[in-house]
Amino acid sequence: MALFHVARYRDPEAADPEGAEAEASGRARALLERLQSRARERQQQREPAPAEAAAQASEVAGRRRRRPRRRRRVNGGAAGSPDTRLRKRRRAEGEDTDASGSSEEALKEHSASHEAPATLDSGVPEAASKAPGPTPVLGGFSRRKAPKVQPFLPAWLANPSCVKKNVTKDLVPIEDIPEVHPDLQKQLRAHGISAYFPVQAAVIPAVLESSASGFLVGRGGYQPSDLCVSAPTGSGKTLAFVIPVVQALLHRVVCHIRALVVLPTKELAQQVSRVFNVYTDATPLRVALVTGQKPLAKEQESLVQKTADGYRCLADIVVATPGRLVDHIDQTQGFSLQQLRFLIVDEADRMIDSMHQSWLPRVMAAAFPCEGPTDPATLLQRRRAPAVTAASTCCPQMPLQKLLFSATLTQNPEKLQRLGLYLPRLFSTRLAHRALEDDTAGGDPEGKYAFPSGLTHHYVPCSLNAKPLAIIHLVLGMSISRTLCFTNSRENSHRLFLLVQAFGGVSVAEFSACYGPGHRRKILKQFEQGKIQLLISTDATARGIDVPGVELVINYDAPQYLRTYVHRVGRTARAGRMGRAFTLLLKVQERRFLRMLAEAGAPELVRHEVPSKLLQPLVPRYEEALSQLERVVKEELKQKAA
Ligand SMILES: Nc1ncnc2c1ncn2[C@@H]1O[C@H](COP(=O)(O)OP(=O)(O)OP(=O)(O)O)[C@@H](O)[C@H]1O
Repeated sequence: MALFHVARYRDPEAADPEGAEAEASGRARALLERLQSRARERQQQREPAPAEAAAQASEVAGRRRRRPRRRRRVNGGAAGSPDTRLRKRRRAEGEDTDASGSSEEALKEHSASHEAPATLDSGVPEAASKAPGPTPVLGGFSRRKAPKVQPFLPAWLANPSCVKKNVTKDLVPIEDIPEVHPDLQKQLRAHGISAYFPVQAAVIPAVLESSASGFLVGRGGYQPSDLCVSAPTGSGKTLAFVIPVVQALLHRVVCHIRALVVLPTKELAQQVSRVFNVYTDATPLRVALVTGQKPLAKEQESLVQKTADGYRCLADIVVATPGRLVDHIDQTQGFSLQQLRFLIVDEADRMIDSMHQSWLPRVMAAAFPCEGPTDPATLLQRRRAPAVTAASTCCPQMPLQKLLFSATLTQNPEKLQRLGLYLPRLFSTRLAHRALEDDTAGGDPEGKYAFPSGLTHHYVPCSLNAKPLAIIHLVLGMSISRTLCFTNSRENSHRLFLLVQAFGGVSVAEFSACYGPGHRRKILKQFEQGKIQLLISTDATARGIDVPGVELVINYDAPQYLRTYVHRVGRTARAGRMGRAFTLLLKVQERRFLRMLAEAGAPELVRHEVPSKLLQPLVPRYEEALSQLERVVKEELKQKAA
């Protein structure tokens, strides 16, 4: 062992170790006392603590002071052992040499960085002996703002194509996009549209460009980029895909399913298929709705027809909900997606969340059934985005392009990855890279999601008991023709509906998944026609539903997530109109909810007090309604039990 002895520490006191040690430990003690008294002075100067706090601080300091001793014993063995003596000597030397310079600096560092003096008390001797630079001290975390972790986004997400978001100012006249077919332009004008909204002006040419060199073949024989579009609610995303898809398919010769639109709810699918019907009306193109609203056999009749030599396709465009779509892939003879050119995923973030239904792998498997080597005699290749080689470009490609749309498109690359996007391109109303820069600079970044500019946000602080009365007061007071009110559960919707109905004075209906599709369709129609003044709904109507006359949205139950808030309030202030959103907040919810919206960069919410003296006159009628509600609920429970 002696051979490998390395003298790491010089021992100048080797001649008289005992005397030197005593001297050094004396110096250390003196230094410790000096530093502690300085720290105490500083603490007193900064904040004269009350007696109780001082007692607590000294207790904590005592505990901390005791800790190193314990550690020493654990690590160092007996106090008088040679090891212990050596350690003491080393410490004494370090303190001695640092006493005049670096320990002072370390102390300054501490006070400059506002660290807790109690920590200083206990940590100084060791800290002072070590470094001339800033000393790491535990504690005081609450005072320092933790730096925000910024996600590292892939280039396509970090640098989106910017889309303007003001649908009243940034309009683009129809004639400014000559790529759109004259017949479609005529149809647009016939439906009162004289200019494109910004998202349409950006996305329509991009989709048309990818289908310009022949509607089946990607430019240069390559697969076109998949497109992701993130734009506020009511900004016209539906027409942004309807117009280019209809135009791309206009000159098809044989009927095959070439466009598939997948949406989360039946109502939404119905709404989108209506828009397709408008723009395919004067064309040979056919649209099929596949949502389960009709029996499977009826839907099959609209999709395929049996012929002498197989099956004939009857639809060019299929608008579907994922569950029913998979049913047809599994059960409908002749239902083929092999000619699919466009896969449109509306409300894409919600559809990504529903990927557990594995609808996308089923669609992709149906669209690309044979993945083996392609037959050179085949006219069109049908392969999943192969590596581009000279050979692969010889044969024209029949690509499948994915188009994703949402007002709250996720920025999470992992989630988007699940969609298997090919060279994706993002169109967004918010500049991701700028927002990140602003964020780090501590400025006012653009929000996580964009809201319609005509929307004002309010909140009503109220108690749990006063919530129904507050709703009645708001609805009666504002006398608005169409108000949409959201709750967090079917039961809440139902009870609130019964209560408001029993109170009277307003035509009210409820909308939830409890009812069949026929009843829900009827309710929505009556609401559109203005026959229903207040529609109480679960989140079943929160996404995508477009009822132009909705002026007011009330969140009876505050939404838990920002995304839910964005979609709920987005049922008003659509297409450049004005609208108001009110959220009833209990005291316990207020802070968290307001912080959630502020962190997301949402516009500031206006506080709207409902003084109890305004509610007082409603109380007698309200109490009557409550007892009526009680009777009805009991009756319903009895019926359920029977
Ligand atoms: N260029 C336009 N000019 C006038 N109105 C338009 C135009 N484009 C769309 N609209 C109307 O704007 C309304 C909202 O459009 P759409 O439903 O497509 O919005 P969205 O962006 O899909 O909203 P959400 O995110 O809530 O689904 C519709 O009533 C539609 O008819």
